[in-house]
Amino acid sequence: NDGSDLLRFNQLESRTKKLRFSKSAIHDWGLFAGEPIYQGEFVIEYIGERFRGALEDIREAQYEYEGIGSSYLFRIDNETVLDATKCGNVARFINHSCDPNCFAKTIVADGTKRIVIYASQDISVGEEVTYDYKFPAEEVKIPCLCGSVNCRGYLN
Ligand SMILES: Nc1ncnc2c1ncn2[C@@H]1O[C@H](CN(CC[C@H](N)C(=O)O)CC2CN(Cc3cccs3)C2)[C@@H](O)[C@H]1O
Repeated sequence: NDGSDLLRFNQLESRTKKLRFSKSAIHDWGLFAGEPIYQGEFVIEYIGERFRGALEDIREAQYEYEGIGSSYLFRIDNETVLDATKCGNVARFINHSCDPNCFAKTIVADGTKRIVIYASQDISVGEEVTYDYKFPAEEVKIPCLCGSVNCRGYLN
């Protein structure tokens, strides 16, 4: 029931790892481990304002117009998008890698879908936290700078 979900969720919240954001070798700012993180551990929740996916293009265009640059939008599913531009946490600084050390998962906590980031391998202090954005293929390509041996070349 919601009660136990909420309790479990709050425990999740309190278990967010020590993370630092700093300049990244991949792109601009990135998120780095401030303490050892072990495979399977909860790292952080991707916090953002929830809005209907249908409005994503409008919001994206609005941010372009306001010169905010590419967005901190995280699409949960085809009807919900999280927007971390104005209210979010440091999860919005996590960069993409084709050889990531974390993965994003949709969970339901207190009745709402949320995005949580888990470690897919041990991560040492100072290592950049990354996950595969799994962006859908698009016409306009974004070159990937992850530098992994198996880099796919593009984010989308
Ligand atoms: N492996 C990669 N290769 C190339 N580019 C990457 C990679 N992985 C993340 N990217 C870029 O990063 C954005 C995802 N960003 C993650 C954090 C970012 N590093 C930041 O400093 O804010 C959030 C968006 C919000 N935007 C604000 C901007 C800051 C500077 C220019 S635009 C960036 C993505 O949409 C990409 O444009």
